[in-house]
Amino acid sequence: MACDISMNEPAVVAPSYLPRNVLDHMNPFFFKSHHHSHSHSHSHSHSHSHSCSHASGTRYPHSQQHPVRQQPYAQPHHHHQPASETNPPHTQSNTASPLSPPADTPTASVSTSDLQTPVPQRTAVHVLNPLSVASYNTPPATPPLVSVSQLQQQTPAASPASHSAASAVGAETDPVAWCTARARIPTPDGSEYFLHIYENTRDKKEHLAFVFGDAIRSQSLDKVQPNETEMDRVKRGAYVPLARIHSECFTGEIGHSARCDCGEQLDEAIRLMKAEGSGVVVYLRQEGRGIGLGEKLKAYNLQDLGYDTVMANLLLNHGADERTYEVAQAILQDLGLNQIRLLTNNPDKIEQVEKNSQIRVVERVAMMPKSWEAIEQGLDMEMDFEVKEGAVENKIVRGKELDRYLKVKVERMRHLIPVPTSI
Ligand SMILES: Nc1nc2c(ncn2[C@@H]2O[C@H](COP(=O)(O)OP(=O)(O)OP(=O)(O)O)[C@@H](O)[C@H]2O)c(=O)[nH]1
Repeated sequence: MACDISMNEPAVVAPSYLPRNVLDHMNPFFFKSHHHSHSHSHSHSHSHSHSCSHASGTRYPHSQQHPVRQQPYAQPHHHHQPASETNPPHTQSNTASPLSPPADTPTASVSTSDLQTPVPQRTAVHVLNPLSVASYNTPPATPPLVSVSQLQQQTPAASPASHSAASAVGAETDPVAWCTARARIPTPDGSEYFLHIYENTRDKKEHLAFVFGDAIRSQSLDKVQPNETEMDRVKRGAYVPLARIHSECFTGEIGHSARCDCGEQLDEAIRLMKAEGSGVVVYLRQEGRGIGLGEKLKAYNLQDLGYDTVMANLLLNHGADERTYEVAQAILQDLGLNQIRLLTNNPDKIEQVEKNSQIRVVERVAMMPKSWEAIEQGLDMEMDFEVKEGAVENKIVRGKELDRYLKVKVERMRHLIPVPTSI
């Protein structure tokens, strides 16, 4: 991927009718493979007002299309296995065929009891215009399902992929279905729905689902496939939501403290999710990295004596970081989010969120401190630094105390923030 710095480049503004998942993917790392993203380091850095050109030649200014630099999840510890290693489909070569089920589905992860849950024969479909009800309630006619053995007899030349997919599950077992593409269908009354194409292990028909609204998502469609690129995902309409797991910081968020960038981070996460039109901030009441506000104030006093944030906690007989992430896992799972793009610089947070759960951090989205971003870009914070549209309170923190706090995070807590050489 080649990037150039052309400040006067005319902005490519995404048409407003594009669904969110497409807007999401119109970012500078458009063609990045998800598999690849797990093995990169985090050194990539651009100005938010630059534009990048990609393999397609299409240019997407960062500030217009995706207001955050996205950095691959750098693997800090050789003993830790990222999602790509613990989850075999990430590491396998891409053998998926359009006719075969997703690599890790369906038999292993879908319980037969789930599939046996009775489903109403016909669900009422709510649409605003009664004229269109008829067509929505009358899906394309499909012949009765045939058994796999019948199917194989009828189609001896069926592809090996479909044959093995069918025989792997077998005619007698419950069928499993997976979505291969989702697309927005506008209708004459101005409403729209999302048409989903399904393949399955029982027959070779392309069955359909008419899905109304954004709330219902296909798990198989959104699941990251081995070696796929962002473009592959755009084409089939897949999406991975942006998430931030934020720890409470009264001083930084309410108290205007310049000791940390917690308030700035919360505002930036909210801004990005507003810009993207989707996302979730899980706000954990783990003040002071879990030690509480009172103890954090004592830690501040020790920091004023010269101890860093880690040492100050230890001197107070606390752990350097006492936070846990099981509740965040439970909240994410309640929200139906098993795959997320996590806004964080903290590799420990990624490990904790994935630990003993189905949640996978598909991508780490970096949070660059604004003051360091300005330094890296050679900008004067007062004069040149652009406060991005949609910022909650324009909170930008800077100063020597913040620099020291951030450096300790990098040097002692493995945070993945590029430190400007001048700091
Ligand atoms: N004990 C202690 N906690 C602090 C201090 N400054 C901020 N915090 C707390 O640190 C927590 C935020 O953690 P950070 O290390 O800044 O960031 P992180 O959440 O680990 O990582 P990111 O996802 O990259 O933001 C909040 O709970 C703050 O209240 C401090 O000086 N001492």
